[in-house]
Amino acid sequence: MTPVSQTRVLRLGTRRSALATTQSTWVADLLRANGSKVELVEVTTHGDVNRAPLAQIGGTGVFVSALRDALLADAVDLAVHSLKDLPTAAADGLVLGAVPEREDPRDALVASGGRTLADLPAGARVGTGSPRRTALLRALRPDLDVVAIRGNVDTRIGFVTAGELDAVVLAASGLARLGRLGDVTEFFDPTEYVPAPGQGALAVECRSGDAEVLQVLAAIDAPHVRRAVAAERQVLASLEAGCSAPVGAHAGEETLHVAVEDHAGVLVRRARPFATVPDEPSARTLGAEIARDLLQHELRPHTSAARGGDPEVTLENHPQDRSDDGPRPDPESGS
Ligand SMILES: NCc1[nH]cc(CCC(=O)O)c1CC(=O)O
Repeated sequence: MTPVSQTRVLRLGTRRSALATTQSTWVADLLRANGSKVELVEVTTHGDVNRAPLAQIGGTGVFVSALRDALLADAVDLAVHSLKDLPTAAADGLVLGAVPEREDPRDALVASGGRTLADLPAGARVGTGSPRRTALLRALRPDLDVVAIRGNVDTRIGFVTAGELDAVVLAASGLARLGRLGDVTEFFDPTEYVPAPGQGALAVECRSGDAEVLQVLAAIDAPHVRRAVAAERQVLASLEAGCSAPVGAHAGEETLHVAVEDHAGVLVRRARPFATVPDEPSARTLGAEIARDLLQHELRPHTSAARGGDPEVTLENHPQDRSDDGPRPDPESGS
C-alpha cells in the first residue's frame, strides 16, 4: 500500500489578488521542485471584498485572518503571507513553517519622466498609503506633497501614468513579482529609506501539528532570512507598534537599521552591527535591545498612546504631542 505521504496533495490557500497568487504560485513551484504535490485553493478575505479604508475594517490583519481560519478549519494545509503583513504575535495552533529566500527588500520610486526623488520639484505630489513611507518622505523631502492612496500595484502606478501624481513609492519585491521592475525610476537605499520589517520576505504558515507539512517546509526555509526578519520583527514587537505604525527595520548582511517616527513627527534612527549575530534568538535579543534603547532615550512610537500604552510617560516626554496623532488612515497593506 502507498504511504499517505506519497499521495497527499497539499492544499495551499491563497488570496485572489495578482500579488498573492504570484507569491503562492512561487511557493507552490518551490515545493513541487522538492517533490511535493500542491494545489492552490482560493480563500476570499474581508479585505479583498471591502473597499473601506483598511484601518476601518481592522487593518492589515484582515488579509491574514481568513487564511489562518482556513488553516485551522483544515480547509487548507499551507498559507503564504507577505511577512510584513503578518502580526508579530504568533497564532494559536499555527507555526511559521518556512521563510523562503527573500525578494528585494527595498522600497522603490515610480515617477513620471524617469525622475528620482532628488529630481522632483518642491510641491510634487507623491502617493503612498503607508505611514512609514510617509514619514521617510517627510524626513528626506519635507517640501513634497505626500498624498494618501490605496489600491493594488497596478492602481498605484496608474496614478502616475494618468498624471494625477508625480510619483508613488512601492515595494520593489511586489513590483519584481508582478514583472513591473521596468517602471522603477529609483531604488531607495535601505540604510536610509528603511524598509518595513520583513519586507520582501514570505511567510509560509501551517498547523503546528502537521508533521508532514512541517518536514516539507523545512526544505524551503532560508535560515539567514529567518535570522534577519527575526531581528526586524522583534524591533516592531518590542516597540509595541501595530502594523500601521511608522517603523522601519532592515537587517542587511552587515548592519541592522531602524527608523521610527516619534510623537512630534521627527524621524529617529538606530544602526547596530548584524554580521556577527549568530542565530534567531540572538537576532531577537538585538531587536529588543534597540527597541528598549529607543523607548528609553528617544520618543515612543506614536501608536503607543493610541493603544493605551503608558500615557504618563508619553505626556511627560512629549508635551508637544499633537492632538492629531492618532492611528494613520491607511496601513501599509493596501494591496
Ligand atoms: N502594501 C501592501 C503590500 N504587502 C506586501 C507587499 C509586497 C512587498 C513585500 O513582499 O513585502 C505589498 C506591496 C507594497 O508594499 O508595495
